[in-house]
Amino acid sequence: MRLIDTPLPGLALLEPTVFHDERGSFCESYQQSTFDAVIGRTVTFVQDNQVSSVEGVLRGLHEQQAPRAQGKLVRAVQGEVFDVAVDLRESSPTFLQWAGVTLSAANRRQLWIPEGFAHGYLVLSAGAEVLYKTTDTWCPALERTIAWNDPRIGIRWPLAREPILSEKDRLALPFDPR
Ligand SMILES: Cc1cn([C@H]2C[C@H](O)[C@@H](COP(=O)(O)OP(=O)(O)O[C@H]3O[C@@H](C)C(=O)[C@@H](O)[C@H]3O)O2)c(=O)[nH]c1=O
Repeated sequence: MRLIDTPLPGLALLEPTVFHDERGSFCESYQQSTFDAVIGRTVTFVQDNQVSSVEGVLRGLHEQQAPRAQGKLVRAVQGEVFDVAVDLRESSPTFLQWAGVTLSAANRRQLWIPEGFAHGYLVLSAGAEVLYKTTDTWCPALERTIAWNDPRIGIRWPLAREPILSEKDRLALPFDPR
């Protein structure tokens, strides 16, 4: 497992070791002690989500707030997505900055998004299957949705056309720190 740093402290891109042979390939997509050692802290995941989307779907930006903040370990097992994390930690030197990475079935990369970040992704391929682990279970009452196109955050989404959004995401307002 290789760690690729990102410009946002705590946000980490991970690349598992893949073994190829005549049958195909094998990798440990998650191994607790390796993961903890690579990111430098102990993390307990309690939920796995599997999400299918068609091309052009944009989900986010979503954050589950304290005291039920969620860390997320995100990967694509089919297709390709542009995955984005936004730093919402008010004391952070990179507060409101964003980072975007390509996660795909082909590159097998995973994005570790710690608690305190908003998350979203855009499907770039004909369809995509995204899996992610979370450190807390879903709590809709603590979910914060931020407009994907908030000008203050300024995410440069690689959009070919208007994205396909849920109603919740279409109605989302820009970030308000209050
Ligand atoms: C997030 C979630 C949703 N649901 C249900 C609620 C709803 O009926 C259906 C779809 O929910 P949503 O529209 O919120 O799904 P989606 O827009 O894909 O929400 C997700 O977006 C990405 C970007 C994240 O980071 C996630 O944390 C999550 O917020 O699934 C669960 O049962 N458990 C969950 O953990």
